[in-house]
Amino acid sequence: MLDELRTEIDRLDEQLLLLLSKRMEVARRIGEAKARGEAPLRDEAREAVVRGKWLESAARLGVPASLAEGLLSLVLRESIRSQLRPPRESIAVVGSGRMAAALLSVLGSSAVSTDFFGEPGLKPCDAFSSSEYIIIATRPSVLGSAAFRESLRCASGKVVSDVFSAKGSAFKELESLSQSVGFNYVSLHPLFSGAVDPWEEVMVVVPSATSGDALGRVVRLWEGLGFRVVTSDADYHDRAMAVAQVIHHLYLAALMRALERASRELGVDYTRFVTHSLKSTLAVAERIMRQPEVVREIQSTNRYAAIARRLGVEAMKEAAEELGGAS
Ligand SMILES: O=C(O)C(=O)C[C@]1(C(=O)O)C=C[C@@H](O)C=C1
Repeated sequence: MLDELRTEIDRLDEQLLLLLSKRMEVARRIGEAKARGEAPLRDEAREAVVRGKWLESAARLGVPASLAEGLLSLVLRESIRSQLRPPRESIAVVGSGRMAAALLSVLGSSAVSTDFFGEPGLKPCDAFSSSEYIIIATRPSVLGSAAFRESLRCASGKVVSDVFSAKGSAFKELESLSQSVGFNYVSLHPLFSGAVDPWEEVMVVVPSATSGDALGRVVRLWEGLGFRVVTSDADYHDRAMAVAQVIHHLYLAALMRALERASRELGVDYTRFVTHSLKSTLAVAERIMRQPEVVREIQSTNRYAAIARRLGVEAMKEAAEELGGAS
């Protein structure tokens, strides 16, 4: 009896895998058609339709929704992976921090690395001259460096992006440099750092007065690598990041302090009592607070940061009142 049932399972698994391989082949062909028509790789409206159909059929067939959701997410991720388009452009990534490393890893062999600090294997001007697309993945303070401005001359006629987390004055400065030097400037803000799986990540693309045709090329490049691309003007980006980044970091910084102080005042070692949910919050907080200079830079360069902090503090006070007051 058991043997028969297991034989039946083996037969069904084979059918499942056969159907999966057929589906993957169709996804690959869709990928080729999209590449010919330069259509975006990811189609979230279509994904929503597919998800709806899966959940409907799953409910009808008695398959748990969580299993269907989990399986579909793996299947879609594999579809996207099979449709990826490595960049055709030659790219220079400037910088040696976490962001530069993350970009170099997703760009693979299309990109070379250079920097203004230490002893770069490849000098910035040489890297710029031999590349079509230059991505400045350093801190914004690089704009104050005479060597940086000098080497930007070698970027004339190229496409240049930065990845600064606030656009404000750095964006204006690069926009005006793009006009004087003669390059196409398209700003970026990757909403990630460290190891990335593009499937999960968003690349914000911010056009400038000199973007021209380069805007479409830059959008296609990041879409082709599997990122979700969000296009925004510089000011809207900064207001949105004041909400999404400034308040988030403020609360995490405050949380770390509050835990310290409260455990001192109440005379406990809370670290032995960390709940499952606090554990995941602390993992995020510690990761972010390990880069205090990045946190400070985001708070000081976003011109909407003070408004966001004021609203953040007000909300904290109100929430404390609602929960019974603070004494
Ligand atoms: O329909 C498409 O455009 C596909 O590429 C196929 C598919 C899928 O696997 O169902 C994969 C990726 C898209 O984001 C949407 C759907």
